[in-house]
Amino acid sequence: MRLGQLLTDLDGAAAEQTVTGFAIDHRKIAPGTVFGAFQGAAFNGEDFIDEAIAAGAIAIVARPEAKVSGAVHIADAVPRRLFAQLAARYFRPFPQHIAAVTGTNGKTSTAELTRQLWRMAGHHAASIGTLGITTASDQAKTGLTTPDIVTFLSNMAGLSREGVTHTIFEASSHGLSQYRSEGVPVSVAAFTNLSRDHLDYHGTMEEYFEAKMRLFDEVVDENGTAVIWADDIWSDKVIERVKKREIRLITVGEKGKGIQLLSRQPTQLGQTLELRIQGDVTKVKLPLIGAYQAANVLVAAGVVMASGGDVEDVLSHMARLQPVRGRLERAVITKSGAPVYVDYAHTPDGLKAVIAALRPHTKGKLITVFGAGGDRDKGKRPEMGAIAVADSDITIVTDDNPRSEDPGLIRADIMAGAPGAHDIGDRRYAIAFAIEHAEPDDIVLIAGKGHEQGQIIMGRVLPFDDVEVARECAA
Ligand SMILES: CC(=O)N[C@H]1[C@@H](OP(=O)(O)OP(=O)(O)OC[C@H]2O[C@@H](n3ccc(=O)[nH]c3=O)[C@H](O)[C@@H]2O)O[C@H](CO)[C@@H](O)[C@@H]1O[C@H](C)C(=O)N[C@@H](C)C(=O)N[C@H](CCC(=O)O)C(=O)O
Ligand SMILES: Nc1ncnc2c1ncn2[C@@H]1O[C@H](COP(=O)(O)OP(=O)(O)OP(=O)(O)O)[C@@H](O)[C@H]1O
Ligand SMILES: N[C@H](CCC[C@H](N)C(=O)O)C(=O)O
Ligand SMILES: [Mg+2]
Repeated sequence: MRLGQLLTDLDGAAAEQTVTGFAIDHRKIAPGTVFGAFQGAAFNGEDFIDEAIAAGAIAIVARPEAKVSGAVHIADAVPRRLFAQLAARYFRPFPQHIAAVTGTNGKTSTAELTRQLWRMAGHHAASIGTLGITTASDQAKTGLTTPDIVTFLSNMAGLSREGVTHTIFEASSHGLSQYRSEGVPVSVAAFTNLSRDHLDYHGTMEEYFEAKMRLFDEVVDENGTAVIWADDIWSDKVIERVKKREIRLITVGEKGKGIQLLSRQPTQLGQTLELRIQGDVTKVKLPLIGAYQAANVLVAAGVVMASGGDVEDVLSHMARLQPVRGRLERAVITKSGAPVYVDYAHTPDGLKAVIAALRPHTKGKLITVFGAGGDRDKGKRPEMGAIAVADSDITIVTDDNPRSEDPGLIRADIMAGAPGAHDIGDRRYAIAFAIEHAEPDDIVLIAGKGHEQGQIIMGRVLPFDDVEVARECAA
């Protein structure tokens, strides 16, 4: 592709240059690259423009006030957005059906469940999110929930070349506010819920909400569909926004009009859902426990229906869904007979929801092990502590990715809201303690890390897998 094909108002020799790629990191530039120089949280990308040009960048997408000499300056007040639009023209084609899911909790689960439902319907499907880039045969890590724009677009195009026709991605609030997932045609946008998280980055709940709303205001296509979980306290506000944009709307949940949840009956290994869809009432036996897993399944079903899925098929496929890695995953049963669950709950709302999901299955005591990440929202710590001690019988506060912070101080922030909890920093000892104290009718919950494979301490990642450690401690 010539630069003149990307920028139609360009002429002369500059227009004839061949574009060989796009980069947002100056260390990834080869001759012919278009470089996006953005102001970030840690660096100002504009500081690397000269080095980028020296390395062969032929055009720089940056603010009008940035200094560019020796390459074409593609100026825009919102350079991340323009960069995404240009890069999308370079990387396409993309899968025909692209959906996005946002919300504080449930994005990964909903994305995975959607991928499974599409696959059961015979489609070549993929998901992009916290677990990485997942297809039926492969999983590749990206390190972020919403990868950077170049990784995002190049992988979308790569999936399309592999024959993937249906893709769902997780739109995190960071990703949305940094235009990390733009440029692809998004035909379905879904919302799960909103509760406290990432206030270190967004400041207030209102700003956090606004960041998420970009998905519905700008990212989803004009003739696309919004699938909204109707029972969250923020749902009505989201629905209002969707109506203003006049895109198609499917609501799901007890208040849902597209898929209405009439009742939910827990069974030993799952739950029976009674649903009303298009006027018909049906029962579905779901092989997953907990109200929130049912919620995520219904949002996933809404996404599949919005992308043309057959209702009867969706309903029958629901009964064959597999659990999502690290989400209410049963790791082991202790020698005394107590099941040990690993879950990725890392927000106050998530912790409350996972304990509520396990409570109906607990005849004895519920023992909760959890912590909170360093260099992330501090306000959630005492809130999580308070929920854990109020809703479980034994609480153990431990470390979860302290990053650059003093782990003892993070635990002290949690303990301030958790009187009576045990404070055991070493996560392995904390898990061992919980398993040792579990009696036959008890349940152990290890929350916060889910699928994660490491403990991040001062820039180093020490191997750590909650499921594996639980199995070792129970052996
Ligand atoms: C706060 C945040 O979101 N940071 C992400 C963001 O950084 P940024 O745009 O602020 O970039 P920066 O590091 O300040 O650098 C500015 C620019 O200079 C460039 N640069 C920088 C250094 C250099 O030597 N050369 C160079 O060209 C950078 O590529 C960047 O374009 O963009 C970077 C590149 O895409 C990400 O690596 C980085 O993720 C950091 C590591 C991170 O921890 N992010 C977390 C908080 C995150 O994004 N989480 C969300 C939400 C998770 C959830 O679902 O709850 C996620 O989507 O994963
Ligand atoms: N619909 C829901 N409502 C409340 N809590 C939920 C819901 N779905 C999941 N959770 C809780 O949140 C945890 C994380 O779920 P999941 O990974 O699906 O969310 P996520 O939005 O992708 O999270 P992240 O923002 O870290 O990517 C689960 O392990 C569970 O404890
Ligand atoms: N165990 C994790 C969960 C974090 C979830 C992640 N999505 C984020 O907040 O960035 C931690 O706090 O490190
Ligand atoms: Mg996720």
